[in-house]
This record gives sequence, C-alpha cells and structure tokens, in this order.
Amino acid sequence: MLPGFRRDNAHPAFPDRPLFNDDDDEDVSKRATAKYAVKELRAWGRKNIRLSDDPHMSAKVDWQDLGSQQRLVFRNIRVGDTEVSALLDCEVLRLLPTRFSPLPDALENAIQFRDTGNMGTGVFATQDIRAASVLLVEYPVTVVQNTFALNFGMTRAEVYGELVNRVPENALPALLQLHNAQPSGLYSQEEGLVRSNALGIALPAPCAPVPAAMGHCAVFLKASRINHSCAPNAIARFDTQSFTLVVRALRPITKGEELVLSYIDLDHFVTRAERQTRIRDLCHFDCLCAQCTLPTPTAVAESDARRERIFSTTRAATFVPFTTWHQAPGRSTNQGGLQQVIAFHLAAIGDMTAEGLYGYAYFLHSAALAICFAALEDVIGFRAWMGRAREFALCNVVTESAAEMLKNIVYPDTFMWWGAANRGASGA
Ligand SMILES: C[S@@+](CC[C@H](N)C(=O)[O-])C[C@H]1O[C@@H](n2cnc3c(N)ncnc32)[C@H](O)[C@@H]1O
Repeated sequence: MLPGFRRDNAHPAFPDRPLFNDDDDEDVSKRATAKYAVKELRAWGRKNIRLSDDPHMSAKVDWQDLGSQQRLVFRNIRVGDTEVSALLDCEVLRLLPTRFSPLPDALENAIQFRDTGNMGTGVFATQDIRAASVLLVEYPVTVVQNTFALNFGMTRAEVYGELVNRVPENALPALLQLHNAQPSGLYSQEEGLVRSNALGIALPAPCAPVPAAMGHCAVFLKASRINHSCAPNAIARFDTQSFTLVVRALRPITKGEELVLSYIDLDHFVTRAERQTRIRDLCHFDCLCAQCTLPTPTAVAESDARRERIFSTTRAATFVPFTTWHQAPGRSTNQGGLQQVIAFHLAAIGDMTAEGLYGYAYFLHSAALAICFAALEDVIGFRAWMGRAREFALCNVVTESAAEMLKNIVYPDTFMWWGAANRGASGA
C-alpha cells in the first residue's frame, strides 16, 4: 500500500540472545568480579590476549548446529576522529564502507543528562522537540557480534575484557563510569558494563545462517544513559554509512521531558506482567516507567486490555478493513462503510495514544487512515495522517518511502488511492 516501506524495527534495544549459553563457556561459580583500574586492564589484556588483528590468525567459530562457519576478529575501527573497539565477523567488516559518511545532523543542545531521582542518570529534553527530529548522533565505544560465545575459544569474560582493553584511552574513564546493573559476583566488571549498556544495532550480515545469529550490540557513552519506558518517546537506529547511532523523537517531546527508549520488543511483551518479567530477565531491574507504575489494579487491567487490543488488531492485518470495503460491490455509494473503517482505525489510534505507543502499529493505522481520507479526497485528513506515517518512516530511516510520502503530501492527487471512493468499480 505504501510502496517501498518495509518494517525495519526488528531490533529491540536490548537484543535477544537466544544463542548465548551462559553455562557452556565457563563455570558460573568461578566468575570473578574484576575491578580493574585502567592500567591493570591494559596489562591484563597484554598478558592474556593472544589473538591477532590478522583475520587469518583469528579464532574460527563453528556453527555446529547451524552447519556454517564464522570467522571473528578483534578490530579497532577508525571512524571520524575516534576508534571503535570491535569483535566482528570478517565478512561484516568487509561490508562496512571503506569511507564512512559525515555525521548526520542533530538538533544542537537539545538534551541534557541529569539524575532522575529513581532510575539513576537520565537524558532530558532542553527544548520542545518535533516528532522525527534527530536528538543525538553518536559513535559506539565498542561493538560486539552477539554469538561470539559459541566455541570461540575464549571465555566471555576474556572477550569483554579484551573489548574494553581496546577502547581508546580518552573514552575509557567514561565507559567505566557507566551504570552496571548486573548481579554482583556473576560477571566481570567489563561484561557487566557491556551487558547493562548495550543497545542492539543492525549491521549488514552476509553470511548469517539464521538472522538471529548475526545480531550485534554496541555501547555508547551518551545513548546508553537513556532509560527504558514501555511508552517510549524516542527510537534509536544504527546508520552503517556513518557508523553512528541516531536517536530520533517518535512523537513531539516537551521541554523538560525525559527521553526514553524501549529496551524490549513491545509487540511481543504486551501486558504489564509480561513486560516486567522480560525486563527483569533481560536487564535485571524492575521497570518503574509510568505504564508499569499505574496507581490501581483497575488502571493496570485497562492498560493491559488496550495493549492486547492494539497488538491483536494490528496483527490481524491493518489494511484488511479498507481492502474489504474497496472490493465490495457498489463502494461508490457505500461511504458509510468507509466511515466505519475510519472509526476502527481512530479507535486503535486512541488506544495507542492512551498507552503512549507510537511505533510500528501506530504507523500502520496512520497509513491506513491516510488511505481512507485519500479515497474520500479529504486533503486535510490525508495530509495529517500521511504526515504521521512519514514521521515514523523518517524515524526508521526508510528514506525512499519518506520522500515518496512527502511528494504525496504536497500533491495529494498523485497518491494511488486518491478519489477511490468516488470512482467506479474499474477504478484503482
Ligand atoms: C542503560 S542504563 C540507563 C542509564 C542509567 N539510568 C544510568 O544511570 O546510567 C540502564 C539502567 O538504568 C536503570 N533504568 C533504566 N530504565 C529504567 C526503568 N524503566 N525503571 C527502572 N530503572 C531503569 C536501571 O538501573 C538499568 O539497569
């Protein structure tokens, strides 16, 4: 319906790690909490790490169950005026641009870091911000391929130690000060830091035996300070061309409001209980966001019911009501039918607004409403909803679709469904 648009938000902030097996690479009871000073870290790395930068000498990973092989290598990737410490598949490295593009533009001084009172440090808007504005653009400090633990020949503590060891001197103190949320004694300091602050990023992955096998995560000095909410107002996407994370506003944000991302896939963890369990398992904290701290059991039940409705109606194909109306005989005289389709989508938008959910489902319903208003040749309605859909496309860096949508907004009658309610059965 909207040519060229693909869903590109399949990377929850904290990636699932289905291929990690916490127990096969080291004895949990023997894991030490290493509290390295910078110098000690470097000395430890020199003594313990023998892998070379040469890809041919690096460890191989056998995908025993998946029938494939992977060759991982530690690399410091030079980008802009900094270096990113990385453990990546050689093929992924090969696909990175030889020259990275300049940093995307961000709003100047739009954010500040301060104490939240109950969630440690957080990031706050210093001005009113429009939807889809770029709030933060940042290089990672370290990037790691999620599946390195499979037969890599180093313990995970060693791998994280080496990654941290390779972080440039000027970034290391700030990295070591990031929040460490891991249960004490379970992981080394470096592993705790990466696990607590890593965001899922999308990198090109040519040889993935299964898509999940090629997930990557990265730690950022600023973006990793953004707290989680089950009603996120911001979204982060990795831009491979500039090797930066780009954080955008999912909706208008007011001055003083905290910027929040979702660390989990909200389409799959719907009710408060499901979300809380997921966050506890994955991130080791109890979520204190507004949606998880509603004051009464009735409010929680209502919120759960709204979310169930949102995700079940979206899963049941958002565009079906319009298509059904459109394919029915005599549609040009059945504008009441189209009004019912509009009412269906507006009800879903109402639920999403109440829940603070402005993600993919909101995009789908906005796009469906744009189509309905186009069919009725209602310029104001069409532009408003196509504008919302376009904001989501911009947030997800679906640039071609966003450009096409802008063309439609400026010239509504170029949109394929324009006037469909008034055309005869042979119309579009
Ligand atoms: C990636 S860090 C975010 C920045 C962090 N607040 C800091 O001080 O650096 C994740 C940690 O922030 C806190 N946090 C983030 N979102 C939270 C939420 N919704 N409820 C409670 N704590 C949260 C938890 O301690 C979590 O381990």
